[in-house]
Amino acid sequence: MNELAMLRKAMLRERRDIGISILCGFVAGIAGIGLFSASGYMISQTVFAPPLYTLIVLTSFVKLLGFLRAGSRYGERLFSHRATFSLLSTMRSGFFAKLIPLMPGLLNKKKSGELLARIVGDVESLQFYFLRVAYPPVIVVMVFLATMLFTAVFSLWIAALFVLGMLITAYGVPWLVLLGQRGIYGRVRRQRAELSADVAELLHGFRDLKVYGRLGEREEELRRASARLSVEQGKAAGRLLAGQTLHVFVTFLISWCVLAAGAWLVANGSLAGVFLAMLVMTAQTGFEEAAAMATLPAYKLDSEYAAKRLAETENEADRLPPQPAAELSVEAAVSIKLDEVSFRYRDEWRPVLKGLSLEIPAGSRVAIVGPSGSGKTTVLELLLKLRTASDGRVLLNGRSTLELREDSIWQASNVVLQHSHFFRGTIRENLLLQEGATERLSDEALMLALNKAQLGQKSLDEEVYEKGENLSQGEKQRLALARAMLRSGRLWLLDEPTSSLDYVTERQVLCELLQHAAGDTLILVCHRLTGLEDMDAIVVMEQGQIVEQGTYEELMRRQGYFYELKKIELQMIGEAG
Ligand SMILES: Nc1ncnc2c1ncn2[C@@H]1O[C@H](COP(=O)(O)OP(=O)(O)OP(=O)(O)O)[C@@H](O)[C@H]1O
Repeated sequence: MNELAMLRKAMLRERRDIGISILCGFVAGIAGIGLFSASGYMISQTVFAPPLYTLIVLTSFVKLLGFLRAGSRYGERLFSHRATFSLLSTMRSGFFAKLIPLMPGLLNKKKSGELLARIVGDVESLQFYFLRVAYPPVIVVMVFLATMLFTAVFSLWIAALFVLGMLITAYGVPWLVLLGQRGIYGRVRRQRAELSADVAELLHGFRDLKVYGRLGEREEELRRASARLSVEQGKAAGRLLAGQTLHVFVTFLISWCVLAAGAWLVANGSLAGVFLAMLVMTAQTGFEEAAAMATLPAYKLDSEYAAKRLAETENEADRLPPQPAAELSVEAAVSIKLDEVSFRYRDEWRPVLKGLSLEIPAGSRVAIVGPSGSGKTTVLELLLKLRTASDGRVLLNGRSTLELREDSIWQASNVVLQHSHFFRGTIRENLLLQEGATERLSDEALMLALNKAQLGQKSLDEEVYEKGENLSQGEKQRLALARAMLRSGRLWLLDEPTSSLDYVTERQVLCELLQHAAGDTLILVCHRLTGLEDMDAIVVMEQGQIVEQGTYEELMRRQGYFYELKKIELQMIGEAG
């Protein structure tokens, strides 16, 4: 199965540990069988009152086998688990590395909780591929061949019984388990993903659900999803148990057959009676070694299913084209040109941007305004190469973004998106998010940025909760602006960075920001029209198109769309006043 190729490749890398664990497993298996067989032989020998030294040798041999079995079993567990954990870590980091560049496309389609369940649950399931699928048959075959050769020395009939027993335990029992198992693991996995998605959604939307009185209903849904999962998990565990029970039954049946056949062979003189107990013990312990075969198909199905879903997750994401070599310079301000750009979201019929053309010279400050949903954020996403235009060209410093490495664009940009993320930690840690910032930025520099963002009252050691829960919306926006001001890019892309601030603070922050970004190219997406007199140009968008552009004075003089918007805003401020 192709999906398991990554796992097999990782297993090759762990071949040393895998080799040692197979060797230890074989020695432990043989030592176990030897231990019980020698005990059986010793008990039979005592009937004939052998010389004391024979008993001493036999007891010492049994003890030695006991030590050997314990030691090699320890070695087997140690090396096989070490290999498994290395495999798991290789798989997890390999999967993450593949997933991270595909994340924006993927999060559009998957609920984050479901994605988390896949990443944790499915990758974890793959650890069983080595421990319970790939590894046991090797040990079982090796131990079985050795045991069969050993018994063949005493009786071909008994060796034939061993072959029959092995065929039943290696094929018959697993096949029966598999019959009942089909579908159960898929359902367990699906229901676990559903439950995780519901839990994540409940946690994210806890407050809204509470306020809208829907919390109880959601909790009830969660309880039902959890109960459904428990039922399926119970069924899966029951099947595994049934398989193991069946295996034990077959083991006893074969041992009884060996006893019966051995007794008959002893009666007709083809086998010395002293070996009978030994052969029965060999059968008993030999088949115990094959117990892992009963659960193998279930784990195999599970691993294959997990690998398939992981591969699907990767395939479902938008594939990114290979990265070009050209880089956007961080040294100089950036010029921007949108040339007849159209954009449509995947699976949407309606274009969000329609033949948009816009030129922004290096070092100028431009505001993009317009009603909600007119495509302002989409323009910023195209400039950041987070999305690719369906038609037309997006040029930075005269080069198409398609020819530029995306990480060089991000490096050269100081970005504040509508919803910035804050990590649990301190204000300092959240400011020092960028690479190499800890070495480059002193506490004084951080405080200066906080002051410019009108957050001077905050201390750098102040705690920030997960997602900035203990910060107001306005504080979050100012912290995001301070974080952007600590970067050294020459292109500023700001998406409504001050929408939650009061007019006075907004004015102060924007004033500081424009001073800080003097000489850089700056694009400010905003709804409020105050303070736009300082901008070099204002672009007015509506329904994915530019309906007006010019300086503040030009647009006011023209008395067009912007003028009407401004009039409405002034009226509203007046009324509010
Ligand atoms: N991931 C998406 N998939 C499909 N459609 C989307 C997606 N994101 C945005 N849209 C649609 O694209 C259009 C433009 O969205 P965009 O966020 O660019 O508007 P905007 O002008 O920035 O709005 P606002 O001022 O409310 O932030 C909207 O109609 C929106 O519904």
